[in-house]
Amino acid sequence: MRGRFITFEGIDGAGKSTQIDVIEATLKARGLEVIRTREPGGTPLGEVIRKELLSVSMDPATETLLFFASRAEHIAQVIRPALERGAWVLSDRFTDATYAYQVGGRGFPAEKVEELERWTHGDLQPDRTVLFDIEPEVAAKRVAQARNLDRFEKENLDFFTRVRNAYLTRAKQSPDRFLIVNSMQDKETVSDILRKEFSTWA
Ligand SMILES: Nc1ncnc2c1ncn2[C@@H]1O[C@H](COP(=O)(O)OP(=O)(O)OP(=O)(O)O)[C@@H](O)[C@H]1O
Ligand SMILES: Cc1cn([C@H]2C[C@H](O)[C@@H](COP(=O)(O)O)O2)c(=O)[nH]c1=O
Repeated sequence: MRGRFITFEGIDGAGKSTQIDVIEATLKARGLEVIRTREPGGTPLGEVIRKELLSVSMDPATETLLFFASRAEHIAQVIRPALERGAWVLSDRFTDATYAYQVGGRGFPAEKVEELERWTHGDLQPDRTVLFDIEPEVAAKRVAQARNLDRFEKENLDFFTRVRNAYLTRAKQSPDRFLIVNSMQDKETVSDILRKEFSTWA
């Protein structure tokens, strides 16, 4: 039986990595094979592309193409083979991030992203997407306390407000796929919601 493809989205500092740990443990406790991966990255070539994307300033078209180059490799080398052998794939970000950051944040044309999506995905779409929703001011404080900022994390609050709104619009367009979690609640409250959801979701 084909595995399940679950993606995790939200603005920087929303708390995805913290909660993916919880979901991974919940699914493994069900006896499932779980693969944890991320975008950009997830393959040796994707990790090389990630390093450049997070540090080098570039044209929005170049940026979008590099995210899709990393994604094409990720789909071919990791996601499809894992799903075909029945594993569950947890990806920290996927194509919704391109709609949120490049289209919403940078103003890159949505039609061009749709074309790249058709080309690289084929029929592949996430089965479930958890959107960690948070006010940009709160997320920025969390990130600033936790680490040195990368190129995206240095963007201003207006940028992150556009990204957040673009995510919420995507979620409204696919309400069956998205689970929106209020990520301004404390960690344990968010973890409890997700444990409950993923202890039975199939
Ligand atoms: N619910 C929460 N309440 C308070 N702090 C939190 C919460 N969730 C996560 N944090 C803290 O906020 C910081 C960012 O969390 P995390 O790295 O999980 O976010 P992220 O969404 O994966 O970020 P990025 O997308 O930038 O990698 C960490 O220091 C984490 O401990
Ligand atoms: C997949 C994807 C990612 N981004 C941005 C979002 C984040 O700022 C970084 C990745 O860093 P993280 O700490 O692993 O979240 O990349 C993007 O702009 N577009 C995308 O498609």
